Amino acid sequence: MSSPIFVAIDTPDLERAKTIATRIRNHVGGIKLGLEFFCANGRQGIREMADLGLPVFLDLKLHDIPNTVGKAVQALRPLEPAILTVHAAGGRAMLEDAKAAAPLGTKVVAVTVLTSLDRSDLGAIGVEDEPHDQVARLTGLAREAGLDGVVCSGNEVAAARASWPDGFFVVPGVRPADAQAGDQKRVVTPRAALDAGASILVIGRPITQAQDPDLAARAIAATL
Ligand SMILES: O=C(O)c1cc(=O)[nH]c(=O)n1[C@@H]1O[C@H](COP(=O)(O)O)[C@@H](O)[C@H]1O
Repeated sequence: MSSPIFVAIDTPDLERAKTIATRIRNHVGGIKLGLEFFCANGRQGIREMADLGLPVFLDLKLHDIPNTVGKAVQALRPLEPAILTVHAAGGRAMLEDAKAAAPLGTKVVAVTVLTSLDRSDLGAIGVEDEPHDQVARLTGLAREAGLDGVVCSGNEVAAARASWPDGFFVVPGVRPADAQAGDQKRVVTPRAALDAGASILVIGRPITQAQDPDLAARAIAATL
């Protein structure tokens, strides 16, 4: 089985991104390219990264009115990413239009509650629930809208998986026991996330900022 680790290559520098991807390629299941990379390098940059041969998770977290998101996904179609993200908070019609516009082979997954938010952050935007309850609500919405799965933290993935056994669960905010959390607030170890039901783990800085990214990826893979 291929590795569940997708490395978040968050850099605007295409050459650096290629160097990291090339070094880690034998010990990870894929690469995740997000807003930082895409805003700097666009679709051509994604194509060049895809040419390295690893599955590409395109994490643009689209969140707008249904027509705009549907058209944006249509514009991304030629890239045929393995995975594409939208925000569940965009609502059911937006989720449906995103899925309808995506290539058949692309898993469209909805971000529920960002792993950088805790209960007090949710309160500040008018959500009085615990992250756990909000994740459960948005997971149900994503499922009803016909998406392939959701993004949530390792704290919520067991409940989300129990409610949607054949869903696809992406878990970021993953940290080996000795690593810095940084701006992440709902953090678990790679092993715990996988045991709780994650389909894939998104891991960025613990690998990309390591002196030897390949060694860091192998060390994490050894714990799984
Ligand atoms: O959709 C994501 O991938 C995502 C959702 C979320 O709730 N939290 C989150 O951290 N991410 C992404 O996962 C990666 C985490 O990176 P590190 O914190 O460096 O491991 C970043 O690229 C984030 O954009």
